[in-house]
Amino acid sequence: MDSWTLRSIDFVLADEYMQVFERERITTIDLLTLEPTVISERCQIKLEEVQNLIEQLKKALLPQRITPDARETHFFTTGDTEIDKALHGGIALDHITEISGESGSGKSQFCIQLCLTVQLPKSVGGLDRAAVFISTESGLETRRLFQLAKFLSLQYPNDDLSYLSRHPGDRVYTILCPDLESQEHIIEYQLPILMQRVNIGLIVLDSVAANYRAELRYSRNHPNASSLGNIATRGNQLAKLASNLRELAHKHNAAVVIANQVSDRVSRSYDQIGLFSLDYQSQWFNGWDDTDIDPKTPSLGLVWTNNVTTRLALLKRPNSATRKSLRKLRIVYSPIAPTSEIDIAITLEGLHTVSEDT
Ligand SMILES: Nc1ncnc2c1ncn2[C@@H]1O[C@H](COP(=O)(O)OP(=O)(O)OP(=O)(O)O)[C@@H](O)[C@H]1O
Repeated sequence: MDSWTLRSIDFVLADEYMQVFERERITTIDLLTLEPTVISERCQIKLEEVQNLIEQLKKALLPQRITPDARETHFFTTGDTEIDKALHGGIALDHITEISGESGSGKSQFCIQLCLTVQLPKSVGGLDRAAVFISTESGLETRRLFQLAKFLSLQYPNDDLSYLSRHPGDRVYTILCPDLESQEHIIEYQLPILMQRVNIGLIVLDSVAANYRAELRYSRNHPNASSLGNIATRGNQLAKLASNLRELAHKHNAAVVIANQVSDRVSRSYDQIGLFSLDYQSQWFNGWDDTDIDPKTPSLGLVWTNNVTTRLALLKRPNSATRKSLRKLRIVYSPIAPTSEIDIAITLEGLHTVSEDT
């Protein structure tokens, strides 16, 4: 019996079985692939016991599947009832929620607002927990944090939220990651320690694409080797980043909200690219389709898309030259909320819904 495999999955095998399996050279793979009757005969162990053991081993080896279930998911408010309703309750805990949108669409504004709403008391939909704001470009806009806190506390006149308007930053931990190396180190080693010590309900990463874009550039000298190698390296790094964040979110029942930049989407005729091409199919998970006037595509591609639980898109409204604050918030995909679109605005008071005819 290869005890190394068992140790690595934390499976304790009784000594009497271990000795027999070692003597008969039965490995973990044998247990999983041979007929139980063969093992029973060879080791002189009752068939029932062998079957029982195989079942336990399979259970220990199979990855635990975490399927989001709306009934078991907990949320905290975004600060706007209509947005909460569209999201089936607000920002989901134990999920990775991505907010994609072009520059100036309001991703950071949304993230700052969530750093405050997570601190609200449970009676008004908050979690009464802290937030960590990891930025890869400019740091957290503290002036805006104070401004939004003031308006947020006025929204709940029956609750005494004066502490929030006076000290909104006390429970927001800010970390700046200017390059990929520091980002990986912080998320893998420092963030888990912080989360053990402080009751963090929200991890914000603003924005995810910046460091990957800067780090893995296309090389003119070796275009093919470099670009293929880069794609593979980036895929691995993104999967690792998402896995680390997912693990933290699950362990601490916290929400992860990630801002993602977008690039222009080149529209091509579907007669040429075909209905089964990624270009065509990606309309359903990117957030922009060809009916949009200025279609975009979120950065970091399919590997990243597969790691995001809920994708939201913030769209600047093309006809809003007079009202620059107007946006559309699109729920692109989510396991718990249907696809939808709501009219919102970003004003001095923050991000909130507006009526359609505004
Ligand atoms: N104090 C404020 N009052 C009203 N609107 C504001 C205020 N501060 C920011 N905004 C709005 O938010 C927009 C900027 O949003 P934000 O910085 O979140 O964009 P972003 O999507 O994060 O962009 P980038 O990708 O460049 O970081 C501004 O264009 C403005 O419309």
